[in-house]
Amino acid sequence: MRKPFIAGNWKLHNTVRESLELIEALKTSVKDVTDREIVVAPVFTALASVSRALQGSNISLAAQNCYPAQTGAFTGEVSPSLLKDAGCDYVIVGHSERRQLLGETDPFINAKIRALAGEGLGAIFCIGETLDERETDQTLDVLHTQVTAGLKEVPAEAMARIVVAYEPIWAIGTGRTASEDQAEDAHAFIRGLLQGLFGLSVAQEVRIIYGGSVKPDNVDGLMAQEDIDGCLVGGASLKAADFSRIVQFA
Ligand SMILES: O=C(CO)COP(=O)(O)O
Repeated sequence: MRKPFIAGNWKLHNTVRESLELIEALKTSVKDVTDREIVVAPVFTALASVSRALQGSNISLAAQNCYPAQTGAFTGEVSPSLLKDAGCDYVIVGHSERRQLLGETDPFINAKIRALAGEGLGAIFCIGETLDERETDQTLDVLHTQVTAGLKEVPAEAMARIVVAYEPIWAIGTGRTASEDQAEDAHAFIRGLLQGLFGLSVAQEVRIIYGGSVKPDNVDGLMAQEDIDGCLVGGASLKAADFSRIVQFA
Protein backbone atom coordinates (compact mmCIF):
# COMPACT_ATOMS: atom_id res chain seq x y z
CA MET A 1 0.00 0.00 0.00
CA ARG A 2 1.60 3.25 -1.14
CA LYS A 3 1.05 6.21 1.19
CA PRO A 4 -0.06 9.26 -0.85
CA PHE A 5 2.71 11.84 -1.14
CA ILE A 6 1.70 15.48 -1.59
CA ALA A 7 4.51 18.01 -1.98
CA GLY A 8 4.45 21.77 -2.48
CA ASN A 9 7.28 23.18 -4.58
CA TRP A 10 7.37 26.85 -3.65
CA LYS A 11 9.95 27.58 -6.38
CA LEU A 12 11.40 31.11 -6.14
CA HIS A 13 8.70 32.55 -3.88
CA ASN A 14 8.36 33.76 -0.29
CA THR A 15 10.64 35.58 2.11
CA VAL A 16 11.41 33.93 5.45
CA ARG A 17 8.49 35.78 7.02
CA GLU A 18 6.09 34.85 4.23
CA SER A 19 7.27 31.24 4.39
CA LEU A 20 6.57 31.11 8.13
CA GLU A 21 3.11 32.64 7.67
CA LEU A 22 2.28 30.04 5.04
CA ILE A 23 3.57 27.21 7.23
CA GLU A 24 1.61 28.32 10.29
CA ALA A 25 -1.62 28.42 8.26
CA LEU A 26 -0.86 25.07 6.67
CA LYS A 27 0.06 23.36 9.93
CA THR A 28 -3.32 24.26 11.37
CA SER A 29 -5.34 23.18 8.38
CA VAL A 30 -3.67 19.77 7.88
CA LYS A 31 -2.94 18.92 11.51
CA ASP A 32 -5.34 15.95 11.61
CA VAL A 33 -4.08 14.33 8.40
CA THR A 34 -2.24 11.10 9.20
CA ASP A 35 -2.69 8.93 6.12
CA ARG A 36 -0.72 11.13 3.69
CA GLU A 37 2.88 12.27 3.56
CA ILE A 38 2.96 16.07 3.31
CA VAL A 39 6.10 17.90 2.17
CA VAL A 40 6.99 21.53 1.46
CA ALA A 41 10.02 22.81 -0.46
CA PRO A 42 10.84 26.45 0.40
CA VAL A 43 13.78 28.46 -0.95
CA PHE A 44 17.19 27.73 0.62
CA THR A 45 17.19 30.86 2.76
CA ALA A 46 13.97 29.82 4.51
CA LEU A 47 14.89 26.17 5.15
CA ALA A 48 16.28 26.55 8.66
CA SER A 49 13.38 28.71 9.90
CA VAL A 50 10.75 26.51 8.29
CA SER A 51 12.46 23.42 9.70
CA ARG A 52 12.12 24.83 13.21
CA ALA A 53 8.49 25.75 12.60
CA LEU A 54 7.75 22.22 11.37
CA GLN A 55 9.14 20.45 14.43
CA GLY A 56 6.53 18.15 15.93
CA SER A 57 4.21 18.60 12.93
CA ASN A 58 3.07 16.14 10.28
CA ILE A 59 4.80 18.10 7.48
CA SER A 60 8.29 17.25 6.19
CA LEU A 61 10.84 19.52 4.57
CA ALA A 62 12.43 19.34 1.13
CA ALA A 63 15.09 21.45 -0.57
CA GLN A 64 14.70 22.39 -4.22
CA ASN A 65 18.20 21.39 -5.32
CA CYS A 66 21.56 20.04 -4.19
CA TYR A 67 25.08 19.53 -5.49
CA PRO A 68 26.44 15.98 -5.82
CA ALA A 69 29.42 16.36 -3.47
CA GLN A 70 29.53 16.54 0.32
CA THR A 71 32.23 19.22 0.74
CA GLY A 72 34.85 20.95 -1.37
CA ALA A 73 35.58 23.88 -3.63
CA PHE A 74 32.09 24.30 -5.11
CA THR A 75 31.26 27.97 -4.61
CA GLY A 76 27.57 28.63 -4.25
CA GLU A 77 26.52 25.00 -3.98
CA VAL A 78 24.84 23.11 -1.13
CA SER A 79 25.46 19.45 -0.34
CA PRO A 80 23.06 16.69 0.72
CA SER A 81 24.71 16.47 4.15
CA LEU A 82 24.21 20.21 4.78
CA LEU A 83 20.57 19.92 3.70
CA LYS A 84 20.12 17.06 6.12
CA ASP A 85 21.76 19.23 8.78
CA ALA A 86 19.24 21.98 7.97
CA GLY A 87 16.35 19.57 8.61
CA CYS A 88 15.51 18.32 5.11
CA ASP A 89 14.14 14.83 4.47
CA TYR A 90 13.93 15.20 0.69
CA VAL A 91 15.48 17.12 -2.18
CA ILE A 92 13.83 17.86 -5.52
CA VAL A 93 16.10 16.86 -8.41
CA GLY A 94 15.76 17.02 -12.16
CA HIS A 95 13.02 19.64 -12.24
CA SER A 96 12.36 20.68 -15.84
CA GLU A 97 13.02 24.32 -14.96
CA ARG A 98 16.57 23.38 -13.99
CA ARG A 99 16.96 21.06 -16.97
CA GLN A 100 15.81 23.80 -19.35
CA LEU A 101 17.10 27.02 -17.77
CA LEU A 102 20.33 25.70 -16.26
CA GLY A 103 21.19 22.92 -18.67
CA GLU A 104 21.07 20.08 -16.15
CA THR A 105 21.70 16.72 -17.80
CA ASP A 106 20.60 13.19 -16.96
CA PRO A 107 24.09 12.17 -15.73
CA PHE A 108 24.29 15.22 -13.44
CA ILE A 109 20.84 14.45 -12.06
CA ASN A 110 21.90 10.83 -11.57
CA ALA A 111 24.95 11.98 -9.60
CA LYS A 112 22.68 14.04 -7.32
CA ILE A 113 20.33 11.11 -6.72
CA ARG A 114 23.25 8.84 -5.83
CA ALA A 115 24.70 11.49 -3.51
CA LEU A 116 21.34 11.83 -1.76
CA ALA A 117 21.00 8.05 -1.47
CA GLY A 118 24.47 7.91 0.08
CA GLU A 119 23.37 10.40 2.71
CA GLY A 120 20.10 8.57 3.44
CA LEU A 121 18.05 11.47 2.08
CA GLY A 122 15.00 11.11 -0.13
CA ALA A 123 14.81 12.42 -3.68
CA ILE A 124 11.82 13.79 -5.53
CA PHE A 125 13.04 12.89 -9.01
CA CYS A 126 11.28 14.89 -11.75
CA ILE A 127 10.85 13.74 -15.34
CA GLY A 128 8.58 14.75 -18.19
CA GLU A 129 8.30 15.59 -21.86
CA THR A 130 7.96 18.88 -23.72
CA LEU A 131 4.89 19.70 -25.79
CA ASP A 132 6.84 19.12 -28.98
CA GLU A 133 7.96 15.70 -27.75
CA ARG A 134 4.38 14.74 -26.88
CA GLU A 135 3.03 15.94 -30.22
CA THR A 136 5.66 13.96 -32.11
CA ASP A 137 4.98 10.77 -30.11
CA GLN A 138 8.28 10.78 -28.26
CA THR A 139 6.85 10.84 -24.74
CA LEU A 140 7.63 7.22 -23.88
CA ASP A 141 11.15 7.42 -25.33
CA VAL A 142 11.87 10.56 -23.31
CA LEU A 143 10.56 8.98 -20.10
CA HIS A 144 12.57 5.83 -20.78
CA THR A 145 15.79 7.81 -21.21
CA GLN A 146 15.19 10.03 -18.18
CA VAL A 147 14.30 7.13 -15.87
CA THR A 148 17.10 4.78 -16.92
CA ALA A 149 19.80 7.48 -16.97
CA GLY A 150 18.57 9.22 -13.81
CA LEU A 151 18.41 6.01 -11.77
CA LYS A 152 21.55 4.38 -13.17
CA GLU A 153 23.46 2.50 -10.45
CA VAL A 154 21.06 3.65 -7.76
CA PRO A 155 20.82 0.79 -5.22
CA ALA A 156 17.40 -0.86 -5.03
CA GLU A 157 17.31 -0.24 -1.25
CA ALA A 158 17.45 3.52 -1.91
CA MET A 159 14.26 3.36 -3.99
CA ALA A 160 12.20 3.31 -0.77
CA ARG A 161 13.17 6.98 -0.34
CA ILE A 162 12.88 8.02 -3.98
CA VAL A 163 9.64 9.48 -5.29
CA VAL A 164 9.31 9.84 -9.06
CA ALA A 165 7.45 12.97 -10.18
CA TYR A 166 5.96 12.89 -13.68
CA GLU A 167 5.65 16.52 -14.72
CA PRO A 168 4.78 17.04 -18.38
CA ILE A 169 6.46 20.36 -19.15
CA TRP A 170 3.48 21.62 -21.15
CA ALA A 171 1.32 21.33 -18.03
CA ILE A 172 3.59 23.26 -15.65
CA GLY A 173 2.29 26.70 -14.75
CA THR A 174 0.06 26.72 -17.83
CA GLY A 175 -3.27 25.81 -16.26
CA ARG A 176 -3.36 22.95 -18.76
CA THR A 177 -3.36 19.71 -16.75
CA ALA A 178 -2.70 16.34 -18.33
CA SER A 179 -5.98 14.44 -18.57
CA GLU A 180 -6.47 11.67 -16.05
CA ASP A 181 -5.87 9.11 -18.82
CA GLN A 182 -2.74 10.83 -20.14
CA ALA A 183 -1.28 10.99 -16.65
CA GLU A 184 -2.25 7.41 -15.75
CA ASP A 185 -0.77 6.07 -19.00
CA ALA A 186 2.55 7.79 -18.29
CA HIS A 187 2.58 6.64 -14.66
CA ALA A 188 1.85 3.02 -15.57
CA PHE A 189 4.63 3.16 -18.16
CA ILE A 190 7.07 4.57 -15.57
CA ARG A 191 6.12 1.81 -13.10
CA GLY A 192 6.90 -0.74 -15.81
CA LEU A 193 10.31 0.88 -16.32
CA LEU A 194 10.97 0.67 -12.58
CA GLN A 195 9.98 -2.99 -12.62
CA GLY A 196 12.51 -3.64 -15.38
CA LEU A 197 15.24 -1.87 -13.41
CA PHE A 198 14.50 -2.94 -9.84
CA GLY A 199 11.98 -5.80 -9.93
CA LEU A 200 8.29 -6.04 -9.23
CA SER A 201 8.21 -5.54 -5.47
CA VAL A 202 10.30 -2.32 -5.61
CA ALA A 203 8.21 -1.00 -8.52
CA GLN A 204 5.02 -1.58 -6.56
CA GLU A 205 6.33 0.36 -3.56
CA VAL A 206 7.72 3.46 -5.32
CA ARG A 207 5.44 6.48 -5.23
CA ILE A 208 4.93 8.05 -8.66
CA ILE A 209 3.42 11.49 -8.30
CA TYR A 210 1.98 13.89 -10.87
CA GLY A 211 2.84 17.57 -11.28
CA GLY A 212 1.54 20.22 -13.67
CA SER A 213 -1.29 22.62 -12.80
CA VAL A 214 -2.65 20.49 -9.96
CA LYS A 215 -5.48 22.47 -8.33
CA PRO A 216 -8.22 21.81 -5.78
CA ASP A 217 -10.69 21.18 -8.62
CA ASN A 218 -8.70 18.53 -10.50
CA VAL A 219 -6.85 16.70 -7.73
CA ASP A 220 -9.62 14.23 -6.88
CA GLY A 221 -9.81 12.85 -10.43
CA LEU A 222 -6.04 12.56 -10.74
CA MET A 223 -5.69 10.83 -7.37
CA ALA A 224 -8.37 8.31 -8.31
CA GLN A 225 -6.02 6.81 -10.93
CA GLU A 226 -4.37 3.56 -9.98
CA ASP A 227 -0.75 4.58 -10.54
CA ILE A 228 -0.97 8.20 -9.37
CA ASP A 229 0.30 8.21 -5.80
CA GLY A 230 0.44 11.90 -5.09
CA CYS A 231 1.13 15.34 -6.50
CA LEU A 232 3.94 17.85 -6.84
CA VAL A 233 2.19 21.19 -6.64
CA GLY A 234 3.63 24.54 -7.76
CA GLY A 235 1.35 27.59 -7.86
CA ALA A 236 -1.45 26.14 -5.74
CA SER A 237 0.99 25.26 -2.94
CA LEU A 238 1.54 28.96 -2.24
CA LYS A 239 -1.99 29.33 -0.84
CA ALA A 240 -2.60 27.45 2.40
CA ALA A 241 -6.29 26.88 1.64
CA ASP A 242 -5.64 25.44 -1.83
CA PHE A 243 -2.74 23.26 -0.77
CA SER A 244 -4.60 21.96 2.24
CA ARG A 245 -7.57 21.02 0.03
CA ILE A 246 -5.17 19.23 -2.33
CA VAL A 247 -3.62 17.35 0.61
CA GLN A 248 -7.13 16.33 1.69
CA PHE A 249 -8.15 15.07 -1.76
CA ALA A 250 -11.28 12.94 -1.80
O1 LIG B 1 6.46 22.50 -11.54
C1 LIG B 1 5.55 22.17 -10.79
C2 LIG B 1 5.86 21.55 -9.49
O2 LIG B 1 7.19 21.18 -9.38
C3 LIG B 1 4.14 22.39 -11.15
O3 LIG B 1 3.88 23.74 -11.11
P1 LIG B 1 2.36 24.27 -11.25
O4 LIG B 1 1.54 23.48 -10.24
O5 LIG B 1 2.43 25.72 -10.95
O6 LIG B 1 1.93 23.95 -12.64
